[in-house]
Parts: sequence; structure tokens; C-alpha cells
Amino acid sequence: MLEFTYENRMPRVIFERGALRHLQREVELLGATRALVLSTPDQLPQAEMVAEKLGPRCAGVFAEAVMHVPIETARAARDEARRVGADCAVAIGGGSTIGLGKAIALESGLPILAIPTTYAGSEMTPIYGITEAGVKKTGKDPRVLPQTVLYDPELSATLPFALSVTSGINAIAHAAEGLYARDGNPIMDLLALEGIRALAQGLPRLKDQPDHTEGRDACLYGAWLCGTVLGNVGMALHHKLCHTLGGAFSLPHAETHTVILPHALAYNARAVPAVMRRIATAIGAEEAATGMWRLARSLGAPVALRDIGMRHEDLARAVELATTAAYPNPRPLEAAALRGLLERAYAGEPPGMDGQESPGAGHGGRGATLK
Ligand SMILES: NC(=O)C1=CN([C@@H]2O[C@H](COP(=O)(O)OP(=O)(O)OC[C@H]3O[C@@H](n4cnc5c(N)ncnc54)[C@H](OP(=O)(O)O)[C@@H]3O)[C@@H](O)[C@H]2O)C=CC1
Ligand SMILES: O=C(O)/C=C\C(=O)CC(=O)O
Repeated sequence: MLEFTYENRMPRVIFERGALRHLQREVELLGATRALVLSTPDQLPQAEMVAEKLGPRCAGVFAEAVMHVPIETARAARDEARRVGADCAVAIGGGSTIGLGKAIALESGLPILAIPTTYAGSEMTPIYGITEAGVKKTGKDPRVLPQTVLYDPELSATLPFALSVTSGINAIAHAAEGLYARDGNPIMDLLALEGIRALAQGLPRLKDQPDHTEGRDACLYGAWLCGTVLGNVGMALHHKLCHTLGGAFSLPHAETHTVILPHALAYNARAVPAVMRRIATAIGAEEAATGMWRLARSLGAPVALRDIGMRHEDLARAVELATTAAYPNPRPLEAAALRGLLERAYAGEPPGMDGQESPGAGHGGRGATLK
């Protein structure tokens, strides 16, 4: 049975090597005259390049973005936007910088022009996250969806290979979960499969040559598609686990996605076998979960939670948190099976394909009926 609701919520996208040359025109199209440029401290040279290209349309540079948007940084950026009379925010960087732009937009409604240099995909979503007193709160608001995105693969050429791989797998995770999202639709399925394929083919090309032209093009293209999926349909167990591990135990964002994804896919494999076949085909593997684990390993990415800062004594708490306010998932959440999943992920073992039960009270996924 085919049933879905589809609504188009997408920014204007310019994808081009050297896309920054369109910056002035694009800011003008937003109706803006005073842009506040945002970046992390380390990406200040890129922010200054953007400021230079903006010329008189640049109101200032705020290069203080940090991971997970602490409320103090958000307040400082909002104050700075007011102080310089900004009428738009131009965010150059990864999810941390774009997240800071979203924090400004959430309060002021200023339009955002995003220039992503990682593959996290925040530029395509109306999702924001702000951390206060050690707790990250996320929400959705149409005001934080960037109005324009400039994708320039040349700007990601400096992203180190290891970061490119984990960031690329972060993107693949959005698409993989989009394929079994309860509110998914055929358009997002097409984007998801193409996004996974592009990243699975692009990432290995960066291994010996991180500035490989076609490799960077493919990865950024894949990131755009996967980010679009994240922005349009709901996520499931994998994202819930990653948000739990990142939020409660401060594990690094993209690395956590990289370690967890094969195990989350294995957990859901029997509930949505058709989806798993499609993912396997997209990554060129016989089976989705093991294929993802092998892909990560072959690219030298972390495969063990213990190698990215997890403590074994925190696994029980992680299960508890992951089953509280759970995201809809095709297979029901069972504490014992989740503990098994995390034990394997902790030790860096291949995903376990055993001990699975029928979909039961999970939503069963659309993949059960859609080919
Ligand atoms: N709201 C949403 O829809 C989404 C939000 N997110 C959020 O975004 C954050 C993760 O995003 P992610 O992009 O992984 O993280 P960051 O923005 O923190 O970037 C990750 C790393 O990439 C480096 N980097 C970025 N650009 C370059 C470049 N051009 N050259 C060299 N290095 C570069 C950064 O270095 P440095 O710090 O030194 O600049 C940083 O170490 C998390 O907080 C996550 O929750 C992620 C996905 C979607
Ligand atoms: O936590 C956020 O800022 C919002 C969403 C994400 O981080 C998506 C993801 O897990 O990559």
C-alpha cells in the first residue's frame, strides 16, 4: 500500500566550484544589505574571505561558533547581530556554525545564507539545537531553515580526511533513517538512495587525495541530498542513540554517528528488509549493516565507542535514556537488545544480525511495503 504526504520545504541552492562569486547577488536576493558573517575561531580566514567578497554588504564577522551552540555563545551572537544592525547571517562552516546562525534566526527571524564546509546537513533543515546548563534542547522552526545555501566543493577540500569520513557517514545516517521514516515519502526515498550512493562512492576517492575534485563534488552533493532528507522526514533509533550519547556523555557528534550506524541498521534489519536491501545496493555491499561497518573500517574511521570516549559503566544509563521519549522506530525498543547493540558498538565488533524479533509495536517502516 502506498500512502504519503509530501510538502516541499527547501532552501534555494547554488552548487558550484567557486560559488562564492555569487555571494553579493544572493545576499541582495534576500533583500539584505548588512550581513553578519559567522564561523568557528579556526575558520576565521574563510570568514574573512567571505567578508571581503561581501564588501560593503558585510556588517561584521563573529568567529566564535563552537559545537552544540552553548546559550552563552548564542546570546553573544544575537547581541552582536543587533549591535552591528545585521539584516542577515552568513554562516560558513559545519553544523556548529550553521547552528549558531539558527540561534540568531530563531530569535530575530533574520534570514540565513549558509555555506557548508562539512557534510552534516544542518543547512537543509528547520532543526535547531541550543545547549543550556549542559543540556542540549532541539526543536523545529521554519525561521531557522536557511533561505539560501551555497555549496562550493572547493571549500571542503581542507576538511581533513578523517573528519570527511565521519561527517559523510553522519550524512548517510540521515538518509538511511529517512528510508524507514514513519512520515517518509517516495521523493525523499529517491534523494536518500542517491545521497548514500554519492557519499559511498565519493569518500573512498578522498583517501589518498583529500582534495580530489570529483570525490569532493560527490560528497558535497551527497551531503545536500542526505541533509534534505533529515530536514523533511523524522529520524529513528539511530539518531536517538547518537543524541543520547552525544548529549549525556559528550561523545563527538560525527564519530558517534559513524560507530552507531551499522548497529542501528542491524537492529532494524528484520523489521524493514526491503529498505536494507536498498541501502546495501546504494553502498555496493551484500548487506546494509555489515556493509556500513566495513566501509567505515576500510576508511580508517572509528568503529568502537570505547575509542571515542565512552565509559563501559555508562552503557546501562545510555539504554535507559535511549528508551525514554524514544523516536518512532520500525522495530520496538527492547532494553536487552539495545544493551547488546551498545556492547557490540562499545567493543568495535561487527553488527550482530541475530536475536531479532518481528516488528511488533514498532511502526514497521514503509520499507515493508514499498520496494
Ligand atoms: N540542526 C541540524 O539539522 C543539524 C545539526 N547538527 C549539529 O551540528 C554539529 C555537528 O556538525 P559538524 O559539521 O559535524 O561539526 P562542526 O561544525 O563542529 O565541524 C566539524 C569539524 O570540521 C572542521 N571544519 C569545518 N570546516 C572546515 C574546513 N573548511 N576546513 C577544515 N576543517 C573544517 C571543524 O574545525 P574547527 O572547529 O577547527 O573550525 C570541526 O573540527 C553538532 O552540534 C550537531 O548536533 C548536525 C547535523 C544536522
Ligand atoms: O542536535 C542537533 O543540533 C540537531 C540535529 C542533529 O544533530 C542531527 C544529527 O544527529 O546529525
